[in-house]
Amino acid sequence: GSEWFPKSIYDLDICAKRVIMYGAGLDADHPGFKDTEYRQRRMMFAELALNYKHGEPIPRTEYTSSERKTWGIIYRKLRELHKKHACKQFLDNFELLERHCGYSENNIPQLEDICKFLKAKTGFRVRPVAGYLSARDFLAGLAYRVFFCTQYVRHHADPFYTPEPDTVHELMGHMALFADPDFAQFSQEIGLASLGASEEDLKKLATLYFFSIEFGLSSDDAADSPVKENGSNHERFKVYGAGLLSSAGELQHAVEGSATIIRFDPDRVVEQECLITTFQSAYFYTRNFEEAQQKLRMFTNNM
Ligand SMILES: Cc1ccccc1-c1ccccc1CNc1cnc(-c2ccc(C[C@H](N)C(=O)O)cc2)cn1
Ligand SMILES: [Fe+3]
Repeated sequence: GSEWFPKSIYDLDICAKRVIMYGAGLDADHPGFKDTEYRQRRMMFAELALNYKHGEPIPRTEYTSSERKTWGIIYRKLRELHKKHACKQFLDNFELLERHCGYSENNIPQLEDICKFLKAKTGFRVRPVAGYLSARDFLAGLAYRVFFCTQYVRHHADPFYTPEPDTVHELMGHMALFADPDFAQFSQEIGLASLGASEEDLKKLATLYFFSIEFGLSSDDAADSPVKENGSNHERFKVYGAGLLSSAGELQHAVEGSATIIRFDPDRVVEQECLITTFQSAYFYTRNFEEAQQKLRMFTNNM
């Protein structure tokens, strides 16, 4: 249709202001709902994000001892699981983040430092966002190799799964792979295909994004161990999806349980419903990023 889309990277300032769910999870059943201190903290982060303009350094934030405690608990648990289940590109780049961007269990890294690191590696940038954007605005960022990142920390009530993205999800789940050239290319091509797309095509692209960048698995780099009959999935697949890599609960469900795992074929993926506040009912695996890239191009050429 005649949908507007950003014509330059500066236009992303417009997208970033169109937040559709401030406290996506801050409705009545959210643990942070009654915690006024937490709600004030969220408002402070929202303010920072809404005032940010492209080209400025990202304001550094001093996290509270409670936020750092939550981070440390999650960091220790996730790093254990990453070593067993994360794909090789993730592990290699995560080590670089620990070395160059201050990643450790005692420190919540700053978006500005990560932004400099990613720009040098793949030209990707991050910028703060106050909460959910529409799929259209969010994917438009990827077209310019820009990733919108939340800066607030999840409520300490449930560290191992939160229904809304938070900075633990962005930092522990997403950042490392944006340093990988093949993953960066795949991500940008989803974004480029979304510019000016019809609502119908946009929904398909958002679902492809969801079951790859958020919840994707890969098989090529899983040790070629013997495939056990209806054994758990963990020998056959590695994880690259950020929504799994940031949630100890869902990561174990996907690869240590008996979750349903289907081949990443775009025509099948776009039929799958995206579950926003619970574990997914199925996950998709690609052999590697090149294969996902090829299948995506075939799909978008015929959209
Ligand atoms: C439904 C929706 C609303 C607003 C913008 C886009 C969408 C939309 C449209 C089509 C497909 C998928 C979506 C939603 N996309 C997403 C993307 N990511 C998440 C999401 C990712 C990570 C986490 C945190 C994780 N569970 C953890 O505990 O670390 C929590 C939520 C949830 N939804
Ligand atoms: Fe995410």
